[in-house]
Amino acid sequence: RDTVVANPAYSYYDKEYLCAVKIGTPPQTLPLDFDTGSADLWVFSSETPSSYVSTGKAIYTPSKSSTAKLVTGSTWALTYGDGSSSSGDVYTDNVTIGSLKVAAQAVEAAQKVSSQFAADTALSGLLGLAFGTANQAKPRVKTFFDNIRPALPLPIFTVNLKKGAPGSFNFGYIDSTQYTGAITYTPVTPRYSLWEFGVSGFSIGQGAKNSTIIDAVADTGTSLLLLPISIVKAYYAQIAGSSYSTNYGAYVYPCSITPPDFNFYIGSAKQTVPGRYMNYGYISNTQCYGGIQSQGTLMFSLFGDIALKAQFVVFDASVPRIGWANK
Ligand SMILES: CNCc1nccn1C
Repeated sequence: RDTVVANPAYSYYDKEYLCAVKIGTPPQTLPLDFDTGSADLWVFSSETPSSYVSTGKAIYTPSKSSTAKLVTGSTWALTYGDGSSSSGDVYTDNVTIGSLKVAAQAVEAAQKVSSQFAADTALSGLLGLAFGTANQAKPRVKTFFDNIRPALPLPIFTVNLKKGAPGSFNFGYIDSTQYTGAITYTPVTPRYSLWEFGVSGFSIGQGAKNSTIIDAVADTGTSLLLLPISIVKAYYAQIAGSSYSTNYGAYVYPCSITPPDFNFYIGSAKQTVPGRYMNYGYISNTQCYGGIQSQGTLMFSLFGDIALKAQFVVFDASVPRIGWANK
């Protein structure tokens, strides 16, 4: 069991959360975006064209690791929901998170990255925590969690992200000091190999509960809370002066206003995302980018960091199930 600090990158608005991961011998430390919405551990590397590697970015150089082994013939290619992408070849090497070490973990080295990743000066790659069946390497490889799971006291990890401050990913145990009240569990349906669960309803601010089922995915690698357009419109209808900006393709609101809380229900348990968490950044002196946006044509809602940072979440592979607690 162990814990690892999750540092918010672009901390004003918590675009992503990065954790230090040690790869190779001697260890090369890279800040990776722990992503429950994907299942590949991929890194900027000595094989990534330097024009795509921002100054000072930590990369993985397999030739400097005495335990690195190329997996001959294996390749990988990823395209994420926002259109970003990366691809490359595969090594195995020692990977350590905190005190948890996997020898011969598959490390997917990037030979190509899209502009979004090249422009991200904070991260050196991703560590996927979705189910292994979502891995995109050919032949498929196991996630870090798949590999470490047998060594853990419990087949779980917990996520305690925070607004503008370091939080933590814990592996194998529940730290009861990280939440208040009860943890309410609900089953996960891994039909897309994702942490997909049902929300039994929602309410806005002090409003009444609307018992409409929301089909949701818990995704630490997505910054926002993406919901059905009908719910998004009902939410911004509560904020005077808010509007849909065609310029940004997003709902914006007057920064002078604190938006209403967004509450979602797990069974009958009310989980709250405080309105003060909804500011995803200033787009002018007066207008702010809303943390709640439309899921568009996605077949499920995405409970990204805007929602996750308000909660303590247990990702339990034993059933599988997911547990939520306020904090
Ligand atoms: C798939 N979950 C995270 C994500 N969405 C867009 C990009 N990334 C890394």
